[in-house]
Amino acid sequence: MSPSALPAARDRLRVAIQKSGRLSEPARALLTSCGLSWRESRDRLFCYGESLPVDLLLVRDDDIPGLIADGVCDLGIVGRNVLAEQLLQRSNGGADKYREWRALDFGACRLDIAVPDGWEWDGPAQLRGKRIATSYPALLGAWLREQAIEAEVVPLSGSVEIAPRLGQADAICDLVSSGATLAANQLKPVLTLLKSEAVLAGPATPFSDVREELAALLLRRLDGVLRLKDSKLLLFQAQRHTVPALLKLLPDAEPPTMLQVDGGDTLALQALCHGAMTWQRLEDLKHAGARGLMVLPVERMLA
Ligand SMILES: Nc1ncnc2c1ncn2[C@@H]1O[C@H](COP(=O)(O)OP(=O)(O)OP(=O)(O)O)[C@@H](O)[C@H]1O
Ligand SMILES: O=P(O)(O)OC[C@H]1O[C@H](OP(=O)(O)OP(=O)(O)O)[C@H](O)[C@@H]1O
Ligand SMILES: [Mg+2]
Repeated sequence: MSPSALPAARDRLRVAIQKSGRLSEPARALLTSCGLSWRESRDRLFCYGESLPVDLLLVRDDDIPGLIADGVCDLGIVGRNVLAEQLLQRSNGGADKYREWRALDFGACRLDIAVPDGWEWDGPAQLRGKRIATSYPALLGAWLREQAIEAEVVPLSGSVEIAPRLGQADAICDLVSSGATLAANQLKPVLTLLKSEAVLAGPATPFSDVREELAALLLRRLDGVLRLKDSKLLLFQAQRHTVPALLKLLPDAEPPTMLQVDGGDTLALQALCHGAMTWQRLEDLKHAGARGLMVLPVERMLA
């Protein structure tokens, strides 16, 4: 590689997120909960990082993998569906330039094959010789090859679900979340090619400057935030002999801290629980001997 082809060293990290769409608000909120703030510039394309040297680039989601591949930005928040499709489109035998760094637990959807309601589905072989409309031609093409099914891929950039009704295709391969769009078009999902959610994408190789430390800091904070999602601190007291049964009711809890109360048989327990702490669970714990149950929100955690 000639020196001029090396990505320029930078002392700030650039993170691309969707400008407007399904992922833009949750992506911003997630980065904010990692302690990032920017000089506000909602309508423009660039937000200057104030609390840390981490800037935001607001773009179309489809552009994010390419911006990372070209070194224009360092990290990006994008659907796994977009990342995987473009990884396949870009792969030409060489090493991938970017990869998924973290799954972010929002923007869940599936890339499904769907067929007309009237079809009696009896397996993938039924797609042989059929026309399948999709905005994910690389993912669909790779799956068809894997299955050794010859079918025609009809690439469309949107409104894929209407293609069978218009006679453009026999089946489709598109994103599904509630399934309402499929139902409205008399289609039914029969296969899932990819389970998707928003992901943090970053380069496949480490940065060679201060961005490496900035990215590591961001990842540590992100992991702390993701780990605490839905987590609560549970406080209660219990008699020592009831503790094993109580812990069985808390399979999602970290090993609890236990303190003896008044030198007697009563223990005060505190446990970080990662699942939802519903009223039903509290009632079950009470029934098993827990007293003075309290559920507290956890804002930050640094392991
Ligand atoms: N029901 C859904 N349909 C489509 N995408 C969904 C759904 N639920 C979650 N997503 C995720 O949200 C991402 C962004 O969806 P959106 O519809 O905002 O994209 P877009 O129209 O391509 O936006 P842009 O204008 O940035 O190109 C998808 O790539 C996918 O990962
Ligand atoms: O299973 P559902 O909850 O119905 O969601 C699935 C639909 O949502 C997306 O379209 P979107 O609404 O983003 O429209 P567009 O892709 O045509 O912009 C996707 O392309 C599907 O059409
Ligand atoms: Mg898009």
